[in-house]
Amino acid sequence: MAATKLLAAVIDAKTSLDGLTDHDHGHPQFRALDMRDRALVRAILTTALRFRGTIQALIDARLERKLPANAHTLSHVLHVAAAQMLFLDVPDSAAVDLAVTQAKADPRTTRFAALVNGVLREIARRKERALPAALGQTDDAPEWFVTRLRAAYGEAHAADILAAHRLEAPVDLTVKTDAEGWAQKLGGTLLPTGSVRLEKLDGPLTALTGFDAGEWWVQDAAASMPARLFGDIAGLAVTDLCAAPGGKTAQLAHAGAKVTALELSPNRAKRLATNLERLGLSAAIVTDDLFAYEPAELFDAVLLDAPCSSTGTVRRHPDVPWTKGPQDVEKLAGLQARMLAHAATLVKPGGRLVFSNCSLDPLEGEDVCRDFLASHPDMQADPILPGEFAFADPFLNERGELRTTPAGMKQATPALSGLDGFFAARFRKLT
Ligand SMILES: C[S@@+](CC[C@H](N)C(=O)[O-])C[C@H]1O[C@@H](n2cnc3c(N)ncnc32)[C@H](O)[C@@H]1O
Repeated sequence: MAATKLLAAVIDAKTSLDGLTDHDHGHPQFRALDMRDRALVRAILTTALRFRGTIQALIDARLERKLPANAHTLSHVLHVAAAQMLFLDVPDSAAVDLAVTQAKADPRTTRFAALVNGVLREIARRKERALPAALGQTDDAPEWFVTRLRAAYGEAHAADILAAHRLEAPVDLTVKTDAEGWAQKLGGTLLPTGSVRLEKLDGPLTALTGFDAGEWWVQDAAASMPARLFGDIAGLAVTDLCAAPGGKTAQLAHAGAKVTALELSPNRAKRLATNLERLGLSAAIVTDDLFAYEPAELFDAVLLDAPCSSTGTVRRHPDVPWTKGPQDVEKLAGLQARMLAHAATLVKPGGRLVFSNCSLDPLEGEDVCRDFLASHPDMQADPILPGEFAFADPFLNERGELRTTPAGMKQATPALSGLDGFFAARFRKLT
């Protein structure tokens, strides 16, 4: 029941899955569940969204006529049941029975109860042959998203990115010291970027060795790169303008900088403070809008890790392509341009500015930087040079910008491979 309601909220109302499944502020039907059922509902939803195209193809194949366009609830009931039968360890009969009961209980779907039963039983009966075929025929992504990926990366790279989106992302940790030792202690893999990668968690993250002692924090390997592009920042005055939850603030503080972390949202600023406290790291936290922020002195280094469409994080957030659209990409690119222009005013002459975000769309990355340079004669590109940082080398474009996609960083197995899509560029203010 809850899974169908939440899927409707994601698909029809474009609400983010993280918000809906927040333990304190999430959807009331989600919060009414016990912890085990919450975990199951989240697993059903991430699966239903990750494989939405495949599931739709299998449903369509069992229907004589397409469902009416307004049959939203019926469609969600079918998707939730099919996700369980096809990808999760739920007995087919249990998933079908529950879907039929649900269809009967809702006046919008009650007359389709027999159809639900028939379609789902057929999907179950044929799944061994039909599932691989359907996986091969669909992209499991909405058309707008596939079109933009192909335009930006070409057919082959876009296909690799879409294939990576079908896998759950591993958990990456940034460790303070002795990455090799921590990889061994936690049964993880040491990545070429220096992060420690755990294929998956068997229990709560907070129960892992080193959590309470603040020895590491969760941060995707790609997300760990932008803050390192300043080089040696020990003793420098650095500001992190969009700071929470604080993965990059923690890196800057750990590197010995005097950090001012700015964050608009008071709740997120609190989370940032809690995270830094656990890690035993310190930064001056300012809760303010960066457009209103007027520091007493300019900074040696400014990091702008701007809000974005988050299309680089689809492996972790499979709702993103279904809740966002091209209009969001455009709107956010405009916001980033304004933020970057403001960030530049906070840099000392001779100081550095790094702009980053986790979008795969060039409109929010490469294009923002091109326009910024064209309209800011006091700022120049400060290309990341090959060999300057070993971790960045495989991901540099011809302008010395960092561009990662989930298709990158191939490791021993697909489950251990990939990284978030990220963009980062470095600038210097002329003296
Ligand atoms: C992509 S997240 C930053 C992630 C963070 N840098 C990290 O590594 O953990 C963007 C953050 O910017 C904050 N933000 C959005 N608009 C802002 C503004 N105008 N001024 C300051 N912070 C803002 C959001 O609340 C959000 O926490």
